[in-house]
Amino acid sequence: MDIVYIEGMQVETVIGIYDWEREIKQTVCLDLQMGTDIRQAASTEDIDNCVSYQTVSERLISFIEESEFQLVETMAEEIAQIVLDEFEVRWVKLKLGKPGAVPAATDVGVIIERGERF
Ligand SMILES: Nc1nc2c(c(=O)[nH]1)N=C([C@H](O)[C@@H](O)CO)CN2
Repeated sequence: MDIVYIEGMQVETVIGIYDWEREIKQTVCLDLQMGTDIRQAASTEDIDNCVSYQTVSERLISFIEESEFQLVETMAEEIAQIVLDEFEVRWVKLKLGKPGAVPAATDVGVIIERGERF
C-alpha cells in the first residue's frame, strides 16, 4: 500500500459545543494519509491516474468551511467518508486537531483510521 498525504492543512470553520463557539470561526488542522497504489500514476505520469492531493484538498477545504459541526469526532468521520467514497482510496488515517481549544495544550483532537489496509 502506498500513501498520498496532506499535512498541516488549516481551515477556518464553525465548530464546538458551546454557544459562544457557534458565533465564531476557529481553526482546525488536518493531517491526512490516503492508502492507494501509485504505480500506474508513476509509470504513466498521468494526473488522471493519481489521487490528486490538490483535488482532495479543495474538496475538503470547501466541505469544512461550509460545515457547522459540534464535535471534532463528527467532522473526522465525515471527512474520512468523503475521501473513501469519492476518491480511489481504500484506507485513510486522519488527525484532526483544534489547536485553539485548550489554552494549556498546543493541540487537541482525534486520530482515526478507516477502511482496509492492503
Ligand atoms: N473529544 C472531544 N472533546 C471536546 C470537544 C470535541 O469536539 N471532542 N469539544 C469541546 C469544546 O467544543 C471545546 O473545543 C471548547 O473549547 C470540548 N471537548
